[in-house]
Amino acid sequence: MTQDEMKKAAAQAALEYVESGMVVGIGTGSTANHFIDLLSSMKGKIDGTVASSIASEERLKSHGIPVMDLNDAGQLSLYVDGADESDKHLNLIKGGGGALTREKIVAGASEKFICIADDSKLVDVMGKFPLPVEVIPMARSYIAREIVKMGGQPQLREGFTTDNGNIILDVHGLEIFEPVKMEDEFNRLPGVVTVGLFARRPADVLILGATEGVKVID
Ligand SMILES: O=C(CO)[C@H](O)[C@H](O)COP(=O)(O)O
Repeated sequence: MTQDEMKKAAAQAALEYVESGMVVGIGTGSTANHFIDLLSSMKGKIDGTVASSIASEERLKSHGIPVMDLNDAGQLSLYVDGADESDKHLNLIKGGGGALTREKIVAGASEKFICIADDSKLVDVMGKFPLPVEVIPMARSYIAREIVKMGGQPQLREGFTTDNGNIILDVHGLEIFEPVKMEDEFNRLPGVVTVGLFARRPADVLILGATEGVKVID
């Protein structure tokens, strides 16, 4: 099985959590794209979706799947999204696709967060994947200096602007032993919009595609 086939298998397994009449929060990235493609077979049964990025919104619409504004949707039953890394407690690093802020908002507004990934994303200690931080452009240098003081090596994601008009600093060299504490430390810095650590709102269920089949951790 290729990595992409494992992602698709995880996305297929997540479909089982979708029930009639639900409004479903939709993540961003290649695994979430598989989920969107598979969800099109159920588009008549769900009440709609809320997208976490412009790219996902466009893909949903291309399938004729209705997309709603989060402000009109109220609390969502379900959020389905990928991740860049997960530990065994389902704390996540997200934002490889740069959609971390809207992803964190939609995850926060959802009762259940199903994370879908291939099994290479499950790690003992997070941080090998550079931690994305969305930053207001005028705060770039200040935040970069603060990150160095915290022991990280920030790198500007060149040529990339988020859907919210901000920049991303990818932070290398971290070993994340206390994810909640680190999420709070980043959130305290004025100019940080969102850090891609999902520890205050981890996933509720992790579905991993693997060569030996699909594994579910909850
Ligand atoms: O956080 C994300 C986007 O901001 C994605 O969920 C994450 O980057 C995983 O992507 P993929 O499913 O392509 O491996």
